[in-house]
Amino acid sequence: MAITGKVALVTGAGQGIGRGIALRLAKDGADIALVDLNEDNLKKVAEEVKELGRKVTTFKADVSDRAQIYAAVEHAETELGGFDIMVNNAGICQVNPLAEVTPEEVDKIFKINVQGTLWGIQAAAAKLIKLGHKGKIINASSIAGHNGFAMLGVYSATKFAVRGLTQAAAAEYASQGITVNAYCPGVVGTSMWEEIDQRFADLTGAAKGETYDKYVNGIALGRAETPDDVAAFVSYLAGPDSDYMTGQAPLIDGGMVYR
Ligand SMILES: NC(=O)C1=CN([C@@H]2O[C@H](COP(=O)(O)OP(=O)(O)OC[C@H]3O[C@@H](n4cnc5c(N)ncnc54)[C@H](O)[C@@H]3O)[C@@H](O)[C@H]2O)C=CC1
Ligand SMILES: CC(=O)C(C)=O
Repeated sequence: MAITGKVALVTGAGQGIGRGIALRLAKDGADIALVDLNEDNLKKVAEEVKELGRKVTTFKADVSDRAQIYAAVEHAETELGGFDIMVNNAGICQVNPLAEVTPEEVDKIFKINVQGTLWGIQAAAAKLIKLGHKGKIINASSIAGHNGFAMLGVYSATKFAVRGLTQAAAAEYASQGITVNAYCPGVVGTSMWEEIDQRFADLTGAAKGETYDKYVNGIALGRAETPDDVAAFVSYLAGPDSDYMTGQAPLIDGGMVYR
């Protein structure tokens, strides 16, 4: 119960990795603010957090809208009585060869994955500085933030950008006792990968499941990653054991990309 009594906000918490992180941080003792676009999913995850005996609140917000993220942080503090940990997890993926990418697609994914992370960093840091105590900001990057992957080029660019923001924010906020780190998962079996696999099938004629299996077969530890695998590392980043770490974006991918 390393973070008992702390308040953690998780974006993209309605499903997948965000849900896994929210439940893990609740098990670690934190009260949780769940943020997502999908209100039905937020309600379901809120029930799961309650069953773990923690306080929980939900807030529907689009992370690409700066005002909505500031409002989400305000809501978390008002409803849960504090604010300590921000997990900027929400993100989308796109699969397209670079030659086919449109300006509209680039605008959309950069608004969510990059601006969404930036607004989350800003809103969390402003709140922590106002409250006058230290805190943790944790961002979702990816193996695609360390390597550019074919057909995932623009997505990769957004996840490289998240690492850049993480490093700059770590340097800017260290003197205020705020650490900023990122997590870089590999192939996690969530809806996002179902969509990636389907899109590869549509574009290349690969059979359904073939692309996912190909990626999973390349994992040294021999299995796909689960949201719990990612959440275990985020638990470390959210807790006191990582107090001397900032500006980092470690890979937690079962052995895919080595740095
Ligand atoms: N699934 C994977 O293999 C990997 C995922 N990641 C990253 O982890 C994060 C979570 O991914 P998954 O759980 O797999 O995705 P997912 O697609 O299963 O879930 C994403 C959640 O974010 C929410 N969301 C999407 N856009 C939003 C917005 N504009 N505002 C608020 N909420 C929004 C969705 O409603 C959904 O609940 C993403 O940033 C993703 O890029 C990184 C590496 C690997
Ligand atoms: C979705 C994602 O980040 C990859 C490359 O698996």
